[in-house]
Amino acid sequence: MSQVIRVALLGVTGRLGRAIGRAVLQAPDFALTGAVVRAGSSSEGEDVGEWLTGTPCECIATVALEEAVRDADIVLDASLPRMTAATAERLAGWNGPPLVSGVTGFDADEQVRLTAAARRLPILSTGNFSLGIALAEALVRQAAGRLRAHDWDIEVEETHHRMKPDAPSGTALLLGRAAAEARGEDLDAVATPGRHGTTGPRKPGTIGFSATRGGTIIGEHAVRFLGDMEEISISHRAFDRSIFAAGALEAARWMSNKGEGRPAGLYSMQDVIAVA
Ligand SMILES: NC(=O)C1=CN([C@@H]2O[C@H](COP(=O)(O)OP(=O)(O)OC[C@H]3O[C@@H](n4cnc5c(N)ncnc54)[C@H](OP(=O)(O)O)[C@@H]3O)[C@@H](O)[C@H]2O)C=CC1
Ligand SMILES: O=C(O)C1=N[C@H](C(=O)O)C[C@H](O)C1
Repeated sequence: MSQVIRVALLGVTGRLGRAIGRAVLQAPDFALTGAVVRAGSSSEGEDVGEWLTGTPCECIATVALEEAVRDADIVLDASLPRMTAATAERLAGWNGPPLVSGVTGFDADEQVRLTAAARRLPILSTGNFSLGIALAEALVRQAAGRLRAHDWDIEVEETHHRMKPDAPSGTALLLGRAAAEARGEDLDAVATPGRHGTTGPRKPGTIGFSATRGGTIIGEHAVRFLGDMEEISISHRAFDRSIFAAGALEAARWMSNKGEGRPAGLYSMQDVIAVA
């Protein structure tokens, strides 16, 4: 790997991809050397710098993954789940560059494929690149581990813009999983995904999720610990997508490990903040 981290970006035309693309172009220790767009995209063949910042960067958008990653040290992924799973498999098959993915909403099959690819490829996958959320996750783990499980009910709430396709958000799931693991539970066994109708009293030990969609809200999360006559809430609000982009670059720096790289495996933002 070179001193400058050379990035191939997937999903560069999307909301997160545009934010990451601009951050890569502005960071002195990064260079954008590849960008993948969907087959038939009107952006194919365009200089990505030109339409992201108004300044050409000689990175031409392509539909060909192999071409986009040819000179890359890291692949940054802001696409959608099917693209992520397929890309991870192809990169693992080529012994290609590590993958840093912020994509959420994987179904069980896509998650299995991503995990299998990580046996051969270093993959950092996170529902949220924000360093603030990484800290919130650690705080949730600590709180859930210390509070007696059946005295404190846990509810995870999230709000996002009207275009978000998946619910609960990837962040809500990672926060819920942190709480469940701290209690020695498997999230799938204790999660209550939503309530409607005559649901009866709350089942002790469950972790509830609720999602609101509307407007242009970038991302709000709260983990509420509801006890008898008291409440603790750990919450986070994203005011701009640039925070995700900044965290994505931090994750890429960690993955690059000063050019040494990391062994194959599945990493998270907890690995990144452990040394930040
Ligand atoms: N980890 C984090 O911090 C964050 C994660 N996210 C997650 O990132 C993902 C993207 O979110 P967002 O940017 O809002 O979504 P968008 O729909 O705005 O962007 C998705 C991007 O993926 C591209 N894409 C989708 N399918 C393919 C394909 N088969 N081949 C090539 N390109 C493809 C789209 O291309 P086209 O424009 O042509 O459709 C677009 O560029 C979501 O999973 C979201 O939850 C979002 C914000 C922060
Ligand atoms: O789709 C989004 O916009 C976001 N998705 C991520 C998630 O699913 O948690 C992160 C962020 O909240 C924005």
